[in-house]
Amino acid sequence: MIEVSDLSRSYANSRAPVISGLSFSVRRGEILWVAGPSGSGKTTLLNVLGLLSTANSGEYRIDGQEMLGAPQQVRARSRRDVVSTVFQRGNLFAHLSAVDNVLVGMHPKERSVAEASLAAVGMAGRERQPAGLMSGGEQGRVAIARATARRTPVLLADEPVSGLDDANASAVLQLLEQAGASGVAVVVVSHDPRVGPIASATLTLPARQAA
Ligand SMILES: Nc1ncnc2c1ncn2[C@@H]1O[C@H](COP(=O)(O)OP(=O)(O)OP(=O)(O)O)[C@@H](O)[C@H]1O
Repeated sequence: MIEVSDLSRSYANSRAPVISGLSFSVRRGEILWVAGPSGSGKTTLLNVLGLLSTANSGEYRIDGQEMLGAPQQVRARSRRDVVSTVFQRGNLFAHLSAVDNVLVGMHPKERSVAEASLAAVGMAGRERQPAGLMSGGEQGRVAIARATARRTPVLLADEPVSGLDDANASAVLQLLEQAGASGVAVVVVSHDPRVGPIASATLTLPARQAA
């Protein structure tokens, strides 16, 4: 589903690339754990995979289609239909209800889809509660419901268990595992070793050399 070949990304203010010569692939049903120390480029890679930024060189194909040089409208369509991201710390709107958070970026008519997605993460009955009044683990579940509601074939997660206790982390990891089992290609970026047991493969980014 995802094929990355010789990918490099540098920022304008630094000569040394943040990620350099990366190659890997993730099939449907697989969970790739991207590990590495702080500053090694995990979020940078996730932003490229999520089509939020691009790379300087290399190839990135989703389902056979090259993305790096693709026209803006192709990237925008894939961002909407193909790739979903669970952002670090959930990125929920605190004042919006759980269901309205899930509906961000969806058609309001899809409310029943959003509710089903919340039920699937164990949040049935909590749809109307503002996200800001939920625990970290509950917010993590709503974030996963939001990312999985559109049923995209690629799911990316940025530090989904950071700051969660073991019980909540294991609930969130189980949901990611279920997404994988349903045939989604999952990439989890995390420095947290608790991700290890659900991963089908691990990519460890090297510590960055001083620029
Ligand atoms: N927009 C940017 N402009 C310039 N440099 C950036 C930008 N974003 C990240 N960097 C630099 O790229 C390097 C990698 O950052 P990145 O956030 O990808 O690492 P990370 O592995 O996700 O780190 P952490 O685990 O601490 O979140 C860092 O040195 C950072 O300062």
